[in-house]
Amino acid sequence: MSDTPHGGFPRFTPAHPPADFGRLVEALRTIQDLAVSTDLPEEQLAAAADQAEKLAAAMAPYVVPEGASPAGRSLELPGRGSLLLMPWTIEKYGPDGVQSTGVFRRYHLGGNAAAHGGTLPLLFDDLFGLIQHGYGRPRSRTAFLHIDYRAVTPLDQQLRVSGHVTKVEGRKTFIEAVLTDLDGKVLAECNSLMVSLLPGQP
Ligand SMILES: CCCCCCCCCCCCCCCC(=O)SCCNC(=O)CCNC(=O)[C@H](O)C(C)(C)COP(=O)(O)OP(=O)(O)OC[C@H]1O[C@@H](n2cnc3c(N)ncnc32)[C@H](O)[C@@H]1OP(=O)(O)O
Repeated sequence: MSDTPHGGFPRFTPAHPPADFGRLVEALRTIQDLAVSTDLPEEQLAAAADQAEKLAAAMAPYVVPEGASPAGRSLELPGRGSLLLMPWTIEKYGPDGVQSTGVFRRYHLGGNAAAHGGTLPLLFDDLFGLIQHGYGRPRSRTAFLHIDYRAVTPLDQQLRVSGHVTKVEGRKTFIEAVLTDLDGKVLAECNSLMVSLLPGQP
């Protein structure tokens, strides 16, 4: 299923699911927020667990292989419709770089109203995948990702991340990005090396 001579990466094509898919993903994101922010009374707990188990059982027969679910391929949806990804929206995409905006939600809480430090690498790593793709590089994997946490990243506040390729050397693509609030205050900076895959490399 390789689409280039560069590695054994699967071919992903954009998905355009019905609007109910976006509703489902957003409802599940809200449930994730609530699952980490509520303290349900015992009866509510049992009812919620019953409903969650019923929903899982209803969805389970429809599992498909990687690349066949709309999750991760729905470019019109926040986080491309993937629950794993940060629910952010792409503002700019191209060879000059990628920029997106969004919020860290209650689900992403680390401590004392700040985003968990582990959620920032997720944001940056996915952005870097898009950046190298937008630059026209072959399929590549992250070799390293270095983050400088400059200020606490707030929840529930619109933020912006932007980055671009700084250098290409053979198989190596060097990328930089910065996360700011909408006033331009720097929250984190990140630089990364992505290495393009050799034929058959996973
Ligand atoms: C339809 C809608 C779609 C939406 C549109 C989305 C598009 C989206 C596109 C998908 C984009 C995918 C994005 C995937 C993002 C990950 O997959 S992140 C996953 C986490 N990363 C990994 O799992 C990688 C694991 N590591 C590896 O697989 C291997 O180590 C690597 C990175 C492939 C490199 O291994 P290798 O091929 O043996 O290469 P190696 O000879 O060691 O190194 C090559 C060069 O890089 C240098 N290098 C390698 N590692 C390092 C390091 N850590 N530090 C410094 N230098 C290094 C070497 O020194 C060498 O330099 P030179 O001697 O050439 O100057």
